Amino acid sequence: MMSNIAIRVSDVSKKFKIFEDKPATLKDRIIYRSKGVFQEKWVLRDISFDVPKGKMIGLIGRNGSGKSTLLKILTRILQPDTGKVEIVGRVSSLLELGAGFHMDFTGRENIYMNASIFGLSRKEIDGKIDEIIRFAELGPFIENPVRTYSSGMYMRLAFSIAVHVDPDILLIDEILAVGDNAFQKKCISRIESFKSQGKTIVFVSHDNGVMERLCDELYWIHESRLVEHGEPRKVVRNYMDFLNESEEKRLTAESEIVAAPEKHVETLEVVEQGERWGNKLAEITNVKMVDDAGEEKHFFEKGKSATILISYEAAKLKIDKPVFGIGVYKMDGYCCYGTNTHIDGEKMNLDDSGVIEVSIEHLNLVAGEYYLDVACHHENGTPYDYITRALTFNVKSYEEEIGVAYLPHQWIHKGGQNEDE
Ligand SMILES: Nc1ncnc2c1ncn2[C@@H]1O[C@H](COP(=O)(O)OP(=O)(O)OP(=O)(O)O)[C@@H](O)[C@H]1O
Repeated sequence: MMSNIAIRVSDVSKKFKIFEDKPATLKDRIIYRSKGVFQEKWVLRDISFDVPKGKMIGLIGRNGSGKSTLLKILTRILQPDTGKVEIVGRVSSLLELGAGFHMDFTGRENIYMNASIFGLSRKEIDGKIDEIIRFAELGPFIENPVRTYSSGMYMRLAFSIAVHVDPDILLIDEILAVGDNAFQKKCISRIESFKSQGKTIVFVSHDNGVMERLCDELYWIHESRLVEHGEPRKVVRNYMDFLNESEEKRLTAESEIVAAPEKHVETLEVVEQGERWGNKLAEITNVKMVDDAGEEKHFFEKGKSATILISYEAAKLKIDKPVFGIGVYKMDGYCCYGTNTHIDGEKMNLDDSGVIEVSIEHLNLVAGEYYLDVACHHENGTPYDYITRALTFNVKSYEEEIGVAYLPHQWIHKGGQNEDE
């Protein structure tokens, strides 16, 4: 292996045996006893790559794509079925939460045990233990058995040990899923300082923003194979586009409008049917969202245009003062925006059937999943037809803003002004 390479993965494949359900009856047990009923599932196929010394690479991919299995192969917890892994340097890893801890030992005892596995002598650990405890922010709890720790405390101790054993190579799996924000920031800044010391890092995280910012190169694993690698921004974009496309297909399949209440019954009684209610004098027959090309979509880019199309049928002679409304909600039910034709000063005259268009020039919502309520009702509020969660849509954005709405803005720095002038 060339001297500038820290990790070489050559044609690695790994399969697991998936055992079918245990027999439920004695008869099943006798029949299945000697058969060992299982299927083989390939979790990694033909994976090859080199990690140069001093580089940080990231593994991205959907749940179950094989990232953790690859990290376990790098740490030698698992052996590949084919191919090989070569590593130059001392490896420290942070994989499953607390793997390697002894539950009945105190935090302090676990530090000695764990750090010695990484090859540190007792004297070396004596010299580092105060700093390990300080970094883990465990205070007096360090004298308690780790089985009493919260997952955050556990994680802090594991991370602190992993970064204090002076490894050449650090393998980290999804540390950002546990622990509070402050500790996550501390972990990230520690990883950054590791990087600047020329250490080699392999990192797995579902936080694409962090991956993009920290890693020199990203590897995207999909269904056990390496499908793309390269410059982080490019790989993250392609991965996100892929996820959005898959989600678009899922949402399209789910977007059948809820069954309409029975049509034009001669009554003004409001009938409630699950997520839909109204007196049926006007009926919403279809709801969809289209992009600026008129194509039906469930994914929209932040700030781009979107149009909501509400098709209706109405017993127009019986309809009085109709109002159409929309409400956009976050998936947790938080209302982001709602309006109707009455609020907007639009007077509606319905036909027997027609389509109402709500044209939104800039869909200024931050990235996330939203649902849409649509309604047709009398100006006094009596519902003709109200459908909650008529459809679900996503807003995608390559930026990492938080909150609900995008407020168009710019930053201006007016520095260098002398108060004496
Ligand atoms: N010991 C095992 N026995 C059988 N199947 C396993 C075993 N370990 C993992 N798997 C399966 O292998 C596949 C890959 O799992 P892996 O944990 O590597 O994925 P991942 O990309 O890390 O997912 P996540 O992002 O959810 O952590 C999954 O389908 C998982 O169920």
